Amino acid sequence: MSHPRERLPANEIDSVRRVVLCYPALPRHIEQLEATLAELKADPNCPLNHDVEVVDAGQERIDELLPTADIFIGHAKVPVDWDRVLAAGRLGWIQSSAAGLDHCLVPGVIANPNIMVSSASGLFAPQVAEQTFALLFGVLRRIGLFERARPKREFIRLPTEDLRGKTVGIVGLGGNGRAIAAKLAPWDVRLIATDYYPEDCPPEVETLWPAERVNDLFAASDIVILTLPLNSSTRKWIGAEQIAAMKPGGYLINVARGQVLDEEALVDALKSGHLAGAGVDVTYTEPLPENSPLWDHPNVLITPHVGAQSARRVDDSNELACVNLRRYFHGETIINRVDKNLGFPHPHDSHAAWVRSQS
Ligand SMILES: NC(=O)C1=CN([C@@H]2O[C@H](COP(=O)(O)OP(=O)(O)OC[C@H]3O[C@@H](n4cnc5c(N)ncnc54)[C@H](O)[C@@H]3O)[C@@H](O)[C@H]2O)C=CC1
Ligand SMILES: O=C(O)C(=O)COP(=O)(O)O
Repeated sequence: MSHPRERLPANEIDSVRRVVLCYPALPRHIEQLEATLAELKADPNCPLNHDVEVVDAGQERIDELLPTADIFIGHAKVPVDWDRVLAAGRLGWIQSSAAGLDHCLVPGVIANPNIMVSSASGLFAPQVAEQTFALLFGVLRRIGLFERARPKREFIRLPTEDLRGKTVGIVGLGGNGRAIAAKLAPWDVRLIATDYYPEDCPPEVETLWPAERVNDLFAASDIVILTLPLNSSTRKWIGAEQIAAMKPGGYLINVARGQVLDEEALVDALKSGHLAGAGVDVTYTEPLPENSPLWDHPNVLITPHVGAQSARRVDDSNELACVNLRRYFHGETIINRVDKNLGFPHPHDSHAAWVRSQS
């Protein structure tokens, strides 16, 4: 895929003085970033020949430090005054430590041709796949119901659902969707999927449709797993129409973003019994409000947006940042560079494609 700025102009390199990061970095992560920048400065083949400082803002100092950043690495979980950041005129690159870019792809960032954005797409696919399995098996085998009976010491026996033989539809066959499909395949399921780029169908997936065939996917699926990005076209994109198209007794798992789903439609379908259960790692509002009916449904499992969490999370994010810093200063295409209007990378630029190219 061609990008408007494949090579970084020399004057732009001259102006890069400060990297600001905001994930829970340990001293060794800062040292790794500093060592990468020092190595680039010492490399005669790299046009960087001055010091670049690394400043850890945590979440607490984002507001103060982001306007001073030339490069921002992280996932801002506090509201950012983007007008102030843009007015400062320094920021040239956001390396998100999240796959989802809803935290930074505000209209001003999208419209600004001087700001490049790259994501952590696919970087957390192994753990997101495991989280999906936890939710999926949890709702099929009624773990929530049995857990609710525990305080009363109740011994409930009832038939639970099998995964085998089911048709599983995956909405969004990117890094996470593909990892989930690969791990689901041996469980004797039929896999179908939709994607914005439906060209490259992996062998374990029977059919990969373009994104607009989402209703066909719901109609053909016993279980639907949401792994698509949140952007202006996908906000509340999945709702009553799609859920109604499912066979009665279906299941929905959301490990993407709560706001891709019309949560009221989900609640209605659970209340009416049209859906037999749901597993959500993400909700429309986070934390999920105390009065949400989702809390009380006997076959809804809720986890608090922990899909990406794993012991390796920060190491992996930092490693990607270092690889991309090398590519940035050498003028090479950045891994997971996104089309800002879409909010996700082209498959050719994806982390998964880079991993494949390394093996
Ligand atoms: N629960 C959690 O903790 C996590 C949630 N996420 C969410 O999951 C999303 C996907 O993550 P990755 O797979 O790593 O990103 P990715 O960028 O590798 O994959 C997204 C895929 O969705 C496709 N897509 C875009 N619009 C679509 C549409 N309307 N219908 C169907 N497919 C569409 C894209 O072509 C791409 O293949 C992220 O955007 C993020 O919001 C990601 C990581 C952790
Ligand atoms: O990578 C993503 O999109 C995630 O949702 C991960 O979120 P987190 O940075 O763990 O809050």
